[in-house]
Amino acid sequence: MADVKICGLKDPAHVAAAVEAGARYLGFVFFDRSPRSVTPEEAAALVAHVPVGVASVGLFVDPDDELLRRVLEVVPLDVIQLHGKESPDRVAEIKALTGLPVMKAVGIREASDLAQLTDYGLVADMLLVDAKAAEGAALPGGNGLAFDWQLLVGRRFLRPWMLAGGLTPENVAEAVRLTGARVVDVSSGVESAPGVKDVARIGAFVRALQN
Ligand SMILES: O=C(O)c1ccccc1NCC(=O)[C@H](O)[C@H](O)COP(=O)(O)O
Repeated sequence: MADVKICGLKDPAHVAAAVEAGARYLGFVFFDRSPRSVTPEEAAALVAHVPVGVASVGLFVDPDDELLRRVLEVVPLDVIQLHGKESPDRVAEIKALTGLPVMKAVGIREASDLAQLTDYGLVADMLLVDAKAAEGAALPGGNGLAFDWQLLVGRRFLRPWMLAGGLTPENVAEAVRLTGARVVDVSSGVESAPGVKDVARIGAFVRALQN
């Protein structure tokens, strides 16, 4: 079964539901403009309930050093997820600054976008293969937008990778079958409204991968 990351958690009950369902990665968003955004203090309280063996991932969008320091002072994150326009050099810098594994999100819409996975694979520890947000979208991710999974058929990457973008309990099994993803990441597909996770959909998402 593919491992699961549930992203954009804000509520202790949803952290518990994700852990109970079997998620191996939990994502906490540090981006003010997101409906899923948490403060460092809120995230610290949530991460306190995360058991050993489940990784806490901090999601940032073009963070400056000050934000990274402020969050890491209070939140014991295991992985940094970069979801902005960070260059490969900036990814390497953040890895050195934080001492943590860094996962770089790369937005895919067409075949030519795949080249970036090679560029970032040289510096990041993990890759998040996500849908490219529409021009002018308010958020660079978490939009419930899928891309053409056929683009990944037969591809290999330099680093471990997660598949993201528009995954739902209804389509995730097919996405894994086509792409061979070993880890899948979901946010809006397990919500009842933007920023509001749904316990039943979290359970259904994980169960969909068990059949
Ligand atoms: O979730 C957000 O609000 C968000 C804000 C800014 C950058 C990224 C964001 N989310 C990324 C994710 O939650 C996922 O890693 C990925 O994009 C999948 O999201 P979804 O299509 O909603 O499942």
